Amino acid sequence: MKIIKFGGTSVGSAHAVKEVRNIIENLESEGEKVAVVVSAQSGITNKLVKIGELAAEQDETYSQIFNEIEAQLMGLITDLMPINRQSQIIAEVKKLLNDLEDVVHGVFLLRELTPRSSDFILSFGERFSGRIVSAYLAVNGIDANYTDARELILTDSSFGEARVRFEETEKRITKYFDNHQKLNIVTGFISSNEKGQTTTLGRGGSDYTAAILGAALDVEEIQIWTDVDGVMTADPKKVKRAFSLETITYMEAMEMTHFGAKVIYPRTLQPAVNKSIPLRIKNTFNQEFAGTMISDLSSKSDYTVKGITSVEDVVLVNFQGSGMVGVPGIASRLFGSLARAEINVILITQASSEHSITFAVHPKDAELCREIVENEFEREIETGKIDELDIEYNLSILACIGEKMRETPGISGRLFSTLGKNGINIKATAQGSSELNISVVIEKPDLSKGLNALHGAFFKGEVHSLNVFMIGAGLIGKTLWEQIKDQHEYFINERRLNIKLVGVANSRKMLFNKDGINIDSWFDDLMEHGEQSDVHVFVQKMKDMNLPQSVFIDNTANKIVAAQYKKILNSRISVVTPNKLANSGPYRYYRELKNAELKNGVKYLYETNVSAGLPVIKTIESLKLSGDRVIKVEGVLSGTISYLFNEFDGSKPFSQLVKEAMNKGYTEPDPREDLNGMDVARKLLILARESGHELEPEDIKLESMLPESCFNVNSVDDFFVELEKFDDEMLKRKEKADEEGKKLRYIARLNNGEAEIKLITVGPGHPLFDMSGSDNVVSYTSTRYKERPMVIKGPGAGAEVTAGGVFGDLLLISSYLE
Ligand SMILES: NC(=O)c1ccc[n+]([C@@H]2O[C@H](COP(=O)([O-])OP(=O)(O)OC[C@H]3O[C@@H](n4cnc5c(N)ncnc54)[C@H](O)[C@@H]3O)[C@@H](O)[C@H]2O)c1
Ligand SMILES: N[C@@H](CCO)C(=O)O
Ligand code: NA
Repeated sequence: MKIIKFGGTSVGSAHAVKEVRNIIENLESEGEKVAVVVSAQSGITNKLVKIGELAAEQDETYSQIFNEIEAQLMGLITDLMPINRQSQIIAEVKKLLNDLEDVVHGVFLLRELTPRSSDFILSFGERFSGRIVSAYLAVNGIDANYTDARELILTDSSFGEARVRFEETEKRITKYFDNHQKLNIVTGFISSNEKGQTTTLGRGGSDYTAAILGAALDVEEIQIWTDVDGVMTADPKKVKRAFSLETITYMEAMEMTHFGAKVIYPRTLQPAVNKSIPLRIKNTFNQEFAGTMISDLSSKSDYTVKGITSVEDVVLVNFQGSGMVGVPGIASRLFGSLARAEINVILITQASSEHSITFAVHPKDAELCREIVENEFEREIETGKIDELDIEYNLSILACIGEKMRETPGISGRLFSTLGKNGINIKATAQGSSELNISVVIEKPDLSKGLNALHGAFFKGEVHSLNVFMIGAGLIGKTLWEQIKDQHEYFINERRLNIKLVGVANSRKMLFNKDGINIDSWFDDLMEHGEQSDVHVFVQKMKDMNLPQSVFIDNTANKIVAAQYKKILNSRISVVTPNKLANSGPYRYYRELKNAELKNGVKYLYETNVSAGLPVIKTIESLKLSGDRVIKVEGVLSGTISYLFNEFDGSKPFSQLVKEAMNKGYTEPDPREDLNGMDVARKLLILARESGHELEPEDIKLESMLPESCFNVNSVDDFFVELEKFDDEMLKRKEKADEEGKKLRYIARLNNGEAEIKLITVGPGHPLFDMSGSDNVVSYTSTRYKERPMVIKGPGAGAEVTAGGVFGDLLLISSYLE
């Protein structure tokens, strides 16, 4: 036999009641014997509560609510039953309504609502429901027997939340079911005391009824039919990726419900737990869903952490003082006084130094708590042995729940590192010795971020998101998203990673969407729907959105954007950038960014600052880490200038090649930055700093390839006018080099901390002689690579190789955050 219990929404509409019938019919057709427990129609119990309260205040508006109940029930009956079959059930319900009206009228006259009359008033909800469901089943060929649970469940007289007298109750139930072999439709929630007066079972009472019946009849399963897909890994309103669990143990279910998952009430499980009867949570409105099975078995293949739950509002109370160390009885006095004041303590921790006890309570109890404790320890506070209470507000609790955590090492490590990498500060932690629950107290604004980050960390099979913010939507920005788009499906399927664009800006517009901007149409969406762009607003918005696994990409060549990195890193958001300006300004800012990276546990990656995607920065990093030291750096660091000399054969003027380089996407947004040597100077400065030299921009000795006149102009167009005047001179230089069998190279060199950039000629056999396209060459001489340097060579500019490098940095961050 199975007990099937239907909640308020499952009997709340004609559509729902029809589903109930299908469910019963399906089970019976499979040969199952069932008994049904019903709750009151959704909304009815609240209205009954209201009626009682109003009547007790002699407020006549109670009759309006009475009429609403009548209308709701009559509406349900007419929707449900054929006209010619309605009269009997309408008569039954009207009779109940009359009885209800009599009691309420009594309350009105007496101006008093006793717990006993309150229970009696509430009992009508389940009685209406049981009558209507039985009548509907009867007209649809299911011969059902309406059972008033007051005949079965016997309690004491604690009205409102009566205690069950189990022995007598069980006898009653077994006897009743022996004598009533038909399908029994039992009213949930209600019971009676030894005088036959109506009592109720408290919150979650109908589940309790089901569990009591199940235990007495020793059924094989109890099904709780509700309107959600069972027990989920987290609250789906807070964690989009939450999903339904197939199985969960009783202990886990109790712990989860304790922390706010409202599918079931822990107390109600007890009779089922005692007899090891499995419970299954099913969805009336999604019958395909197999349900969450709650039992004492946890399957081998199951998750270690079953759920991530939270308590949204708590305050943390810190009770401390030098006078408590080694003094017994302090904790007992503290918690004793709180218990007497009925203050519920949600979490407690005490460090082994015994210098302080920290505990969490509900914010509504904070002030009372202060009063009680300061009163209890008045003497100790006066003499300075105990400090005044320190209460911290606006906090939340995050908890990971799972029985298997006990046997699995590293769970708390992952919990703490996940929160740490997402910049979430932990105020207090508590782990029950059962190791069923690890709880941490964090600041409330971080709650959603923390829930999502932990969910991603513990449910690995689930797709997790990398939330990308990007300023700069030009050549590199667009190419990057073309590349991400091409790999998107692969990442989702193979790496369970969803790279989302959650904020984007160019110099005109900016657009945000925490669920992700469409990656096919993001640029058009930005231009069509974006608001006016503002770098400072953008940075603040990123901070306010406070998303887990966030990365900021700067694809501009802009100084103001570069100046924001420190603030961004301090907001615990990682930064990826091809923009060189932050690392090539004052040394102090470069250092500050490195410090901010370390301090905040985030990443600051800029491989594409030098030689686009070529691994020149990574290489210095790994040489240093392994104990090597870079002594000398030499190379060609400008893709643009490299292209100019590689392509310059005299057939086209030099200035025309500069335009070609621009069109090929090799130059800076302003090509003068390449030709005046500044771009190379910045790169050399960055390589010098990475190798350990504290150089400033003015320490770079820069020999320009072109005369000053080219740069004393106001626009790129004027620059080209001046540049053309220099075409002949460039040709002459080239021909002279040709005569000597040599090639022109604009080289950058760092030697013994001295940095210089100049135009030279090199002959065959020189490492910089053989080059083509936008090639860069970087050679490192180090204590280990002393005889022959390590050389890195390849395309050092261009949209694909640069965007690819940015993408690579982004993925490094993603695996770091995992
Ligand atoms: N092209 C390459 O081969 C290469 C190689 C390595 C590094 N880089 C670097 O990549 C970066 C981007 O280069 P690009 O070729 O894509 O440039 P681009 O001119 O095509 O794009 C720049 C983008 O930045 C935006 N922008 C500029 N100032 C802004 C501001 N204040 N606020 C918001 N948006 C702003 C522009 O609107 C544009 O969308 C530069 O820093 C460049 O040095 C480029
Ligand atoms: N404009 C740069 C792009 C790479 O930073 C170059 O030509 O090398
Ligand atoms: Na690089």
